[in-house]
Amino acid sequence: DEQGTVATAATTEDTEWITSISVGTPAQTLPMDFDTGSSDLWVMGASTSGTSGHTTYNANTSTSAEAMSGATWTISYGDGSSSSGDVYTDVVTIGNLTVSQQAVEVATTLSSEFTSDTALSGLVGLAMSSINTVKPTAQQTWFDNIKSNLASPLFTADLKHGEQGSYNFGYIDSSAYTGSIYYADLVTSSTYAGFWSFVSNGYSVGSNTTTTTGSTAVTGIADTGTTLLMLPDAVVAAYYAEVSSAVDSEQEGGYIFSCDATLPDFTFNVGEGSITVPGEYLNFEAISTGSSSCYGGLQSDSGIGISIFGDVALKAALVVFDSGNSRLGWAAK
Ligand SMILES: O[C@H]1CN[C@@H](c2nc(-c3ccc(C(F)(F)F)cc3)no2)C1
Repeated sequence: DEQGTVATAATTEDTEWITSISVGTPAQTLPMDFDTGSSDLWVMGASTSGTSGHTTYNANTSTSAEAMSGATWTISYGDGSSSSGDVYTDVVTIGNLTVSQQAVEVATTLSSEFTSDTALSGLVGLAMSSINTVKPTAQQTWFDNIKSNLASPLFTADLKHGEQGSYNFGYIDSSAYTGSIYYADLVTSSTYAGFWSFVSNGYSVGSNTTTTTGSTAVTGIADTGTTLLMLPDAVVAAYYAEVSSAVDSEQEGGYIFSCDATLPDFTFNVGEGSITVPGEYLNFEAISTGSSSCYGGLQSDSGIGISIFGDVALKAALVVFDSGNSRLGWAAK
């Protein structure tokens, strides 16, 4: 039974936690964005246009690379970015854990968001293999391939506010959290199948008593690749009702408020317990450099179709992605 830890470095504005992986023989080290909201492991190819300034993967110099003939992939993300290309299998090591024949999707087309983000070479998808985009045959995620070698078929994400976080595979680090881990079963209905999805049946703003959402319970996904916390309008309006300077700005595309506002904490229920996101995490950033108006870390999910517990919420907890028991665990830290 193996287990592994990989350190992940946070960008300055908590928008991405980049983690290096090794691909090929000899190893090619690539800085990657771990995304629990998608299921494709893809890398920028050495001969792909728009990759200047990026570290890229060259299948031709890897003695263990094998082309997967006829296989192609194409993916788009919540922010409208996209990539597509062809597929190889190669050795992929994350931490000290190696999958010998991992589907490595090589991008031959990249949208501008990716060509301009020179911090990363691709994504490691950690959602369910059922939503992998490779055709004609969907491929397994790295986690699904390594799972049987792990002491426990789970991984944890420990993202932090403005500092390095970590992903652990195969075990839960008992020193990484306080109190209990609260679990919620994965939601398997069609909209949510394929994601790390759960139901939260209540929330509270600041020290207010909990609003049990009852029939309007929030069903959302734990998505390390989404920066903000995206929840239903009613919840978001209730939160910003407690922030006197807050307005829902058409121009900025969401709630903004005075940067010197003291923001209330936001607490959401998980199973028998709850997680509190400190108010400080809910001030995302100034709407532009030097502005005294700041953009909220909590925004409406209208237009997305599902609620998303992104990094703003995830960094308030140790999150357990428990494949073996089809559940998601959240613990304070
Ligand atoms: O689709 C949902 C699945 N998880 C969310 C996600 N989004 C990205 C992403 C990363 C980097 C970039 C870029 F580098 F800026 F282009 C863009 C999007 N990674 O996970 C959204």
